[in-house]
Amino acid sequence: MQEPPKSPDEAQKRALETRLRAALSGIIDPRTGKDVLTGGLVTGHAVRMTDTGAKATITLELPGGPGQQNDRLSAEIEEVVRGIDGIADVSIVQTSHRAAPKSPAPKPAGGHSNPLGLGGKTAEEERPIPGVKHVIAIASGKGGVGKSTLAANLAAAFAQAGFRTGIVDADISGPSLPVLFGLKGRGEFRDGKIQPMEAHGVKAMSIGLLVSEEKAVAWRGPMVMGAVRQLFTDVHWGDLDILFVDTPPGTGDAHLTLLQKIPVSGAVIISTPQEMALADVRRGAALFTSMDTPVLGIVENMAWLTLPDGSRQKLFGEGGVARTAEALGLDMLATLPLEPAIATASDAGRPYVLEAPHSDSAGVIRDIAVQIAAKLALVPGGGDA
Ligand SMILES: Nc1ncnc2c1ncn2[C@@H]1O[C@H](COP(=O)(O)OP(=O)(O)OP(=O)(O)O)[C@@H](O)[C@H]1O
Repeated sequence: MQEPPKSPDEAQKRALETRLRAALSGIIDPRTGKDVLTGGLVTGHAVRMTDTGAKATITLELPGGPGQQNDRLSAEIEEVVRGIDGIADVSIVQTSHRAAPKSPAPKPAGGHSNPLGLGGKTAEEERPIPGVKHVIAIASGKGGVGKSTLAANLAAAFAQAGFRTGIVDADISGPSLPVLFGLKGRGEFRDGKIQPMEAHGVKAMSIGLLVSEEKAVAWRGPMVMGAVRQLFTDVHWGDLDILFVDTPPGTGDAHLTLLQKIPVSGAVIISTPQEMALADVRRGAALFTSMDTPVLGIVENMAWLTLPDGSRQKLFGEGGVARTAEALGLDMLATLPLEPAIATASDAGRPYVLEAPHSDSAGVIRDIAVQIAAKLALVPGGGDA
């Protein structure tokens, strides 16, 4: 059962969320005859109370990407939400890259707020992660562009530099931290809390260590949101300077939960230079901006492959990430090459910054870490600059 609201703002927010859901469930996708909530086109929805009024953010996953029918539906959703009494502003964020769930979601065993079946408190009961100074989301619009690799390497670089560091793998549909960090076994539960594992001086927890992939893949909406929240609130993180979050690709429920329930200090977006990936960078940046989360910068990955003769082959085009960063007014933090040794180190459970600390790429990753620490005014050893 839901707890009583703690303030008039909270009560108004809940009332608006109920109105928002009701409005969305009245919008029918003519292709399926289902409403946009039941049909899964709306992958996330949230209401935030701001100084200028209530703001609704809706994430949509429209089949087949841009097209007349999708544009019409998106415009209709925006218009309907804009018309809700009490909503002052609306942001619509579209994505088209999330894989469809393989089977219908099972009924949650312990209620949506506790899909991991833990005894911990709910997020609303207290500050979500006491002791953690900064949560940094590593995000990408498109899958397979190196988000998890960057998150793991940045975490290792921060720990190596003397920061108390953690990493959460919140990619419900394809957790990769267990492999990247060489984590074995399952999460250990003590007093209703999960103990994080530790590797390379980093506290680590992955949804992949708590539930089977088949189970997690079948989850939708509220189950995903509950599980993501629990990775923060029900894990015994202790005192940390920085906690990296490897987010799922795209812009869906997991991102909205993260941004709504957890105090995220900033996001780093990673992309390859491909046009397709860049379109998703713009959507990702739009989502973070709409939720008032600063984007600390963009990292370009797999920019070139060094050939045996020393020349550089630009596999996915050139300059696109820098142009996108400039157009969005965001900092370009670094460019990394496609380097087979990075993949080999990852597969062996060793972040490349530790495996080949003197390589150019390790230097580039450490430099990204320095830039992030500077932006957060963090200094090693628990102090602030
Ligand atoms: N700079 C790089 N050079 C070589 N291989 C890389 C590089 N960056 C990432 N890879 C490899 O590319 C693959 C995808 O990387 P990764 O899993 O980090 O991407 P992702 O964006 O997190 O993907 P997902 O969407 O599945 O979460 C992995 O096999 C990884 O080892």
